[in-house]
Amino acid sequence: MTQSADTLLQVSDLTLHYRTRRGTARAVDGVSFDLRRNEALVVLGESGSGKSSLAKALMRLLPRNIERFSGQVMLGDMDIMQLGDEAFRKQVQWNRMALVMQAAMNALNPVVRVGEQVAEPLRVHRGWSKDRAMERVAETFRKVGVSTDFLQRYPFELSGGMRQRVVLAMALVTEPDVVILDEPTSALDVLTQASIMNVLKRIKREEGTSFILITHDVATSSELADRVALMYAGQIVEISDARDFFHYPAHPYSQMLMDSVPRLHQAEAPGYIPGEPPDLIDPPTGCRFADRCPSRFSKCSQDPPAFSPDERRRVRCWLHEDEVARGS
Ligand SMILES: Nc1ncnc2c1ncn2[C@@H]1O[C@H](COP(=O)(O)OP(=O)(O)OP(=O)(O)O)[C@@H](O)[C@H]1O
Repeated sequence: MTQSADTLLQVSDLTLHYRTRRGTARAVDGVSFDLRRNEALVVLGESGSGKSSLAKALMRLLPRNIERFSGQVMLGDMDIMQLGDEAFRKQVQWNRMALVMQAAMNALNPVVRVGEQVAEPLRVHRGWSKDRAMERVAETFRKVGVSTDFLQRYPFELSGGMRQRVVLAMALVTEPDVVILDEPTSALDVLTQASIMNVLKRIKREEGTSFILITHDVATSSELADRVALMYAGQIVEISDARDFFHYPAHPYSQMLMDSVPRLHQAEAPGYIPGEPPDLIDPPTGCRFADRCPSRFSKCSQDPPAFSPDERRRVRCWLHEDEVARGS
């Protein structure tokens, strides 16, 4: 993939394998993508496909049982994989890249006022005075739609939706280039989900922030996505412009996933994908989706590279090899 002027993040062959009692779990296995300025990239995938591990690898929030952690991650012109831990913490984590972890709103400290908690990255990582930090926090609260009256409240005094806005404020308060959101709305009711998605859309529009939104929910993803990367068994199997992905998915797995989404006014029952995703410990050689794929043929026993049928797509499927050869 070539780097264009508006590329903010370029990830190449990122790999994160865990050591487990049963063997090596290949949670992130050679993942490559780029993220442009002011873009929302949705990383879609079913449970266990490696989405959270990808977020943790990007943020270097790693557990102890790492077997392999490798690849290249260019943030602007800096390869952040080459930074030592201390330099990474100072220069990248929370400053240039921030993460809203899964279920973060339930992990707020119950005995510290929310304003103080949101100020923490500024106080700890930047050494800002309390007054200066609180001024920025108030400004960030306004951006995410939380009244500044709430600065002095404790988490238990806020609704779920407000707590989620607070954790969003915590990620945004340092004005990072990239915000990674891991299932930011899955614990919320649909109306609250919609209001959080509206906040994200506005911040993207007004602040120019780039987002990586991780979700298993196709409906949520279609709200914000400029592009979609679909993960399956630790790999990205398709990455496409959102409109193409939702209307003309290219990978057989993407097609089956889109067919499985229930639609209003649809006469026939939604499709389903038979079988189970493979075990990430010792996954099958060749295409990892082959066992469940109605279009599989002899070549699928070999690992497919990512083909680019056009400049807006990359598809890890042998069916697209000929399109590339024909230049279509
Ligand atoms: N610390 C760990 N040690 C060993 N295996 C792990 C560890 N963390 C995750 N895994 C395994 O890695 C695989 C990918 O997990 P991950 O949480 O990244 O997937 P996910 O797509 O985010 O799923 P979910 O949506 O359920 O969180 C799973 O098989 C999981 O069991």
